Amino acid sequence: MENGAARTAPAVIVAIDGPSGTGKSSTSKAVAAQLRLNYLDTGAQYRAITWWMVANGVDTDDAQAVAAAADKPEILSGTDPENPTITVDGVDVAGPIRTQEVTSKVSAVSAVPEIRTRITELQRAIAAAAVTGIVVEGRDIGTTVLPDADLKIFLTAAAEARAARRSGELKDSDVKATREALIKRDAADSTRKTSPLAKADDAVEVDTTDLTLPQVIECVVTLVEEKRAGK
Ligand SMILES: Nc1ncnc2c1ncn2[C@@H]1O[C@H](COP(=O)(O)OP(=O)(O)OP(=O)(O)O)[C@@H](O)[C@H]1O
Ligand SMILES: Nc1ccn([C@@H]2O[C@H](COP(=O)(O)O)[C@@H](O)[C@H]2O)c(=O)n1
Repeated sequence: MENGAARTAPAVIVAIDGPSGTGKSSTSKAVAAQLRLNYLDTGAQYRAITWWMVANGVDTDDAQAVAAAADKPEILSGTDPENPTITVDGVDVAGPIRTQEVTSKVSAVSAVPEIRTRITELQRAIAAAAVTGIVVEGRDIGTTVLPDADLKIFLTAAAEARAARRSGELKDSDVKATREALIKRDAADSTRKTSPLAKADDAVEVDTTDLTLPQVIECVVTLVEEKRAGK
């Protein structure tokens, strides 16, 4: 090595996509923390812009009105996997973006092309600035946002397993209603014209139905390490 310079691992970009409740956030955060990478929750960005639309009286079913407002809010994502943050115009919205109201409206807002253009630009800038690398999770990361990612993972799980996981998180929710809501959101996200939820051709599919979260994390860490080792 010249001039005694320390050898550092090259930045690695990992894209993790999949339907709702497959374990993208839990897995991505843990993998990023373990490998000392940054972490970006792109669903939180779409939720944040949806929250702003609702807070500012924009009809989220009116695509033209949503498009006209797409550039207005300033959305900032903190990418420390131990403490991911999301603010809109300086306001911490980590809690408000998880309400039922935002969850029920986010698919309509995220289907608007002007919204996707805006948020995709933010995502690419964040990934480009990640010196050691980043795990980016969402729906279209491997297909559209970062098509040159070093590793692409597509997580899946049976709807029953996903609903049971989510019902465990939500007070007063029954599994059947949760399952129906998940399926409805996935259908909307998969059938929109612009950048739908889809597995990239070169993504590794991991079915998490019968795996514990630690098993999924271990599987993805191994895939990243193999990729780094050039296997
Ligand atoms: N393999 C697993 N086994 C059991 N529970 C899991 C597993 N993976 C994730 N979970 C749990 O399922 C719930 C949903 O996980 P998570 O939020 O990571 O999914 P997601 O794919 O990011 O969902 P969304 O796209 O809706 O944000 C969480 O409570 C998480 O702890
Ligand atoms: N790359 C992405 C990520 C998310 N979305 C939209 O946001 C919604 C919320 O995502 P969560 O991961 O927080 O559940 C999701 O249902 C999509 O409508 C997206 O379009 N692209």
